[in-house]
Amino acid sequence: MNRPVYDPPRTAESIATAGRPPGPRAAPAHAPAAPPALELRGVSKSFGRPRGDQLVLDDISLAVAPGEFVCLLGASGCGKSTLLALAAGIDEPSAGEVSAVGPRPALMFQEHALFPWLTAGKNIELALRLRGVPRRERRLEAERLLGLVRLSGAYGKRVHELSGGMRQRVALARALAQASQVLLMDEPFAALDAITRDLLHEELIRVWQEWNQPGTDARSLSVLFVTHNVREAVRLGGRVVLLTSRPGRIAREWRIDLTYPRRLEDEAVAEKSKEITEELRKEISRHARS
Ligand SMILES: Nc1ncnc2c1ncn2[C@@H]1O[C@H](COP(=O)(O)OP(=O)(O)OP(=O)(O)O)[C@@H](O)[C@H]1O
Repeated sequence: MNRPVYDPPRTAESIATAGRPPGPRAAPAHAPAAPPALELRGVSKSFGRPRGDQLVLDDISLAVAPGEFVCLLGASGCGKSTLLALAAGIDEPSAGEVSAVGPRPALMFQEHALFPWLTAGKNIELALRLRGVPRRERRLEAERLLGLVRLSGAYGKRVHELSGGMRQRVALARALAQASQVLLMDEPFAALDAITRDLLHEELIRVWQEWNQPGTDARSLSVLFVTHNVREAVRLGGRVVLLTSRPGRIAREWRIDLTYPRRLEDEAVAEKSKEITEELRKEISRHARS
């Protein structure tokens, strides 16, 4: 099996082509590689009582470099959400270790999970409060984050007044309010219509690039994005990691050396997607035969 090893980008140039913006955090060629922002080492997870005999994830080793954008791809039920839950520290692995730099990773789901009785702004302020941001700074910071996701003016709007796409923007702003260095995203745009999803892909890449911008004080932001949509993975990721089905193991990974912004209909995106789809199909049919 093609076991992945941690292969961090080594130079500013290779970082740029690996799908992350170059910047002051890009290590010079002679410097040692930065430790991963998120790392899973030999992680396995079983469910089932009393013996835990349903092996869902088997010996996963995956490292996400600071500022890297990694997409995790696999058939339905292969353990993608389970892997995110372990990365988030919501659940414990049955074997192996998980580590992440900085505060606990932020999570964003398909469902926005905003509190409907609070306004957009107050939802974000709640995350700021939990982070210990003083009351007098919260409003300004919530408005700054709403501006970042292009929702200036939505501070006082309640959740039911927002469209699906706007809700996911607020959810993104709230995730960013946690100031985590790792953002875990579980099919965050799967419930949106194609045009809104396309727009939010653009916005997410813009926000991630701005966050990792050279010259800003902010710490790097790494993203681990779960999807079963190959094109979405190729459009967004600097690296795409494919999981096998039952149990989930890392089957293969690809570096996506395409510059941003990318479009779903780009020929290069289509080509890479075709190659990855073939591998995904093989995985699905292998699983169907077993
Ligand atoms: N808490 C749990 N208890 C028992 N089984 C679980 C639990 N969580 C997940 N599973 C099982 O683990 C397997 C993987 O589920 P998971 O949701 O991680 O897959 P997935 O790849 O994210 O699927 P999808 O793409 O459909 O969302 C499934 O068989 C599921 O039933």
